[in-house]
Amino acid sequence: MAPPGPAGAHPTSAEPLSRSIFRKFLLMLCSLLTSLYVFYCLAERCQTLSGPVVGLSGRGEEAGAAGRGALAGGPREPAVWPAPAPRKRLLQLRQWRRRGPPAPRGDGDEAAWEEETPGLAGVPGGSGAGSSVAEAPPGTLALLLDEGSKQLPQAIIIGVKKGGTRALLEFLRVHPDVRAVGAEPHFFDRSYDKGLAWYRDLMPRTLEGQITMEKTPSYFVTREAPARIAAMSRDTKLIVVVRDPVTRAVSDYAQTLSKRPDIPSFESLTFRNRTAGLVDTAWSAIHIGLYAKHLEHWLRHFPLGRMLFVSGERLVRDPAGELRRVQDFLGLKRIITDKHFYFNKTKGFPCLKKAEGSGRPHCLGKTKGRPHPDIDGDVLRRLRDFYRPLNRKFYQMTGLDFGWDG
Ligand SMILES: Nc1ncnc2c1ncn2[C@@H]1O[C@H](COP(=O)(O)OS(=O)(=O)O)[C@@H](OP(=O)(O)O)[C@H]1O
Repeated sequence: MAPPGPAGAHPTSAEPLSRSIFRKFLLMLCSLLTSLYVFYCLAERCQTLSGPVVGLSGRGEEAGAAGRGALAGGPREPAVWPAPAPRKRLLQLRQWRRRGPPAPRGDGDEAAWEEETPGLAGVPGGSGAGSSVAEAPPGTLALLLDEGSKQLPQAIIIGVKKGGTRALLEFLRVHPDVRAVGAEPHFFDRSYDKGLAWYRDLMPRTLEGQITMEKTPSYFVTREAPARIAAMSRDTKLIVVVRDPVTRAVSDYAQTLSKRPDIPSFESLTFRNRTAGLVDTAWSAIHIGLYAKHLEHWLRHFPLGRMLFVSGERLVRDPAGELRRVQDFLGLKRIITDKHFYFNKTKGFPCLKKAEGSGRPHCLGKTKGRPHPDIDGDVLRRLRDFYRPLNRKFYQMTGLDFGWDG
């Protein structure tokens, strides 16, 4: 009898049987691989294959995309961007799906900020980072999981108004271990009577190791805020973005002017008596800049080590440098570096090469970095003279020279 040849070369009667076994084997192998893939997705590790997205409204997609694209005009070839950590993506998905309790509206500018980033409107938890459904990661089964929990913030950006607080929060959100509520909660100044459970409910869900944050710049000048935050936790980390109080006052005035063009001139609001050179410290635009005075209240409830002072000027000049300090203060790995920023000439400010959750270049909206009105040079000089001793005191208290007085 001739020896059997190589498979296929000499067909035998047993061949149909082995073919069917082979087919069954292939089928089993496919099922096994599919099951493995499903488990892999459940573990939130599948990032590369696309899958259907269930229960997500198309609104967020378009709005988020539009909101992010508006002022961007980013670099042609943004540098490689690290993908958000899988667990963070899971939280994002969950946020897209679920409507949390509506966060109170912020002050005028922040409300406008929400309008400029319409993604926020449909984003529960106020993420508002322009997250797009089209970019939602796959692993749909993960949507069914219900992980993470809402925590009271461990760190709060407490001020100052017009200091650059939005820029700092938006930059920080790029960090996979930072979860922040997008809108300003105004809990410790306006809604304290609603209770801590209400406040916690505004927060996004976090997993272990992630920091919950919020920003409400008016806290810094709210007399009750230090005691209230200390009552929540004396371990709360407090971040204050400060800016030259004169420029800050003009910025504050520019914001009001943009909403009420009929307000009196900056010059007339600045002085109680211009001839006598009496500055009106009751005018909020001036009052907020009395940093040393406000800081005294905070130091009655928190040690200086619990506070970090960020230079609003350096945040524009060297965002990565300031973000390094902030990440260190928060005990975070230094993930946000200069690779994350580019300078947008049209905007005149640093912008993100890829915003959190969207993957697109992102500049802040038009209410951030708006043109300032021309102010009489003499008034500005007198205001500088007024603030100089207070600034010096602030430098002494913080041990930092912000260089506002030349
Ligand atoms: N990257 C980037 N892009 C745009 N704007 C930036 C940025 N970094 C800091 N700033 C400055 O932020 C100022 C607004 O500060 P806030 O976000 O704290 O304002 S608010 O209190 O929340 O209304 C805003 O003030 P104005 O320039 O006076 O509009 C900016 O100067």
